Amino acid sequence: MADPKPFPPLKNDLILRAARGEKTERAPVWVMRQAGRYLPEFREERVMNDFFKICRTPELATKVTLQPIDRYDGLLDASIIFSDILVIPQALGMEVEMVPGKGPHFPDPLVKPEEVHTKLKESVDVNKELQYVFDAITMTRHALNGRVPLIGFVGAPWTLMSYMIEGGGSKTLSKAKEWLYKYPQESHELLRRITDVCVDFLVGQVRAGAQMLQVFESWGGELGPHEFEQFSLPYLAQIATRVKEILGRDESVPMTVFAKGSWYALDKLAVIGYETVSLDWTYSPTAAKAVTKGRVTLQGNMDPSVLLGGDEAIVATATRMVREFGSTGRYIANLGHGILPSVPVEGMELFLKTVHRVGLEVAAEEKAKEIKSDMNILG
Ligand SMILES: Cc1c2[nH]c(c1CCC(=O)O)Cc1[nH]c(c(CCC(=O)O)c1C)Cc1[nH]c(c(CCC(=O)O)c1C)Cc1[nH]c(c(C)c1CCC(=O)O)C2
Repeated sequence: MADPKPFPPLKNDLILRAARGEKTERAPVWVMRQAGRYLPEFREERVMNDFFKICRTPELATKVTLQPIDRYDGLLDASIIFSDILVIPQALGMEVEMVPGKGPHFPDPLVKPEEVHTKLKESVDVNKELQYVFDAITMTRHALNGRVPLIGFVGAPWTLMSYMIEGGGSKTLSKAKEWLYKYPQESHELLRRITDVCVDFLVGQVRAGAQMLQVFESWGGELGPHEFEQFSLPYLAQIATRVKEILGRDESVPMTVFAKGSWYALDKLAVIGYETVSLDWTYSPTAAKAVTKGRVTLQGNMDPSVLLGGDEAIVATATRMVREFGSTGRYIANLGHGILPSVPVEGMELFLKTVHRVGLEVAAEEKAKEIKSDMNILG
């Protein structure tokens, strides 16, 4: 059960308005993986606690979610719940460890197609398996005290399937791809099962207090256009449609899809039910705007490595990004992928401050232009 106490009123709704296509007084900004290893206060917490213990303990997840919000006070326009995309494979019955310095490891990954039936639970009760995430969301929403909206998330089916078969990170995803070609039927069965959990999990996150949702197809770009249309896009579409159907108009929240590397699919990603499409740094903002034609809000897309490149590079690149996207509507500033653990905290701060400054400048210029054209019409 969600906490029955009403949530504090929201003081900054910039990101929700930008996602809905309304004009904003500046471009909102947040950063993927903003709570995590580049923050000394997070590293301190990790010395004491295992990664998944933090995820499973609402007090700790709340504390870590708030770390970047407190450190960059007033500079971030959204928070994202501290968790991981791999909590879904865990809910399906798989063991996942987070190995420090290495990343996720599945001691017993899916090897044979029949293991979809033998190794995974037939159905998952998210209220039982993932209640700890819902509790963390409710607690965090209260602790945020309305400062910024709280984003919930899931990993997309293809990305999760890849982890479940590869057993961890992989350069080629050759085992997961072998499944797609050799066992297409079982692959679809697996993708369907994951999709069902994604839908229930996202609905539960909204009911627990999430005010926006993001779906991470981090390994989308490993597929070619044909395979993406078969094995990723239909499930991404189903997730948006089904989540909104269940929540209905009154309860629905804006949804973002991030299919990293799937530039060839941008036109399609703009019409499958998401308000926002998140872009990696290989897109030019101008080209992305030309393809999406204002049908969705765009989010992104600075290369995270720029934050390692020193002050001059950060200011120049962030300025160019905000100017090219334009900032008074349909734009949410972010990086093109998660922030890297080696980023200095000052680099992140300079990025956020630059986005604020340039966002306000662009908004003022656009306003002045509007007034001028109104006067021309009148005059
Ligand atoms: C692919 C993926 C994963 N997890 C996630 C993705 C999709 C986004 C992306 O593509 O970057 C999503 C994720 N993971 C984490 C969050 C928390 C919230 C936030 O963004 O601030 C989110 C949104 C925490 C985390 N997830 C992880 C950490 C570091 C773990 C540690 O402390 O050892 C954190 C803070 C571990 C993790 N989790 C995963 C990997 C590959 C790794 C290891 C490498 C890495 O750290 O980037 C899987």
